[in-house]
Amino acid sequence: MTAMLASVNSLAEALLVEAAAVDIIDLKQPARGALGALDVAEVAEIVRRLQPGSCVSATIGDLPMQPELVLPAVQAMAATGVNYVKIGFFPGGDWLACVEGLQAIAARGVALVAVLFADTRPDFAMIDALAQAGFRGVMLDTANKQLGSLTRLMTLDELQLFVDRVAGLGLLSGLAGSLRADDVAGLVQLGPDYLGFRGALCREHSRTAQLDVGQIDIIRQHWRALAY
Ligand SMILES: O=C[C@H](O)COP(=O)(O)O
Repeated sequence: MTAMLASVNSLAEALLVEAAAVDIIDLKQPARGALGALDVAEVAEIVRRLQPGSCVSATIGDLPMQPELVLPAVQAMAATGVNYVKIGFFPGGDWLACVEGLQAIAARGVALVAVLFADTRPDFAMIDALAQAGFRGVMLDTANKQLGSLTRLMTLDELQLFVDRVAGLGLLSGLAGSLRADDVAGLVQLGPDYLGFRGALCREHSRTAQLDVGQIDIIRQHWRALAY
């Protein structure tokens, strides 16, 4: 069954989504960008305060694809004890050098998730290289939140190709990008490992606003409806 990921920006929000039994607690500061990072010390504190069995991911921020920036950021975030470190593959920079460097980190047991951005029209051939480098997962998100949701930028057929390619390589697949409750049914049918949300869970669907637990329930209801 497809899991639910919720992005949260503080200990208080992390505890809220943990209490709401969200499957993956994703630590991120949306005010700092699409994959804005929380400070490493704050992430470490949140990990300490959550239940040991909680599944936690964290982003390293909207960094340019330069190994001298990306690799230390990944190592620092991994040291906090999160289960997954998410790395945004933004246009430009040196992707190859970053992936080569990240391969060594993955080989040391750090679970890496690559985030590709639908609005930058990523080449899905990249997924093979990520698998070879030892990434644990690949997800699609959107970088420019003004351009609309993932489901407006890509067709369900394109998303199915993505999910199948990632799954075919034995990696976790995730879909996110201004998703709303109405997207759940169509996307769950594609069989991704998880769907990720931030804006839809916030007051007035503003991703930098406060989390609203009632919105989590609304998303969950759409999931539950699929079981009948
Ligand atoms: O990883 C999931 C993202 O935080 C999704 O954020 P969004 O729903 O505001 O695009």
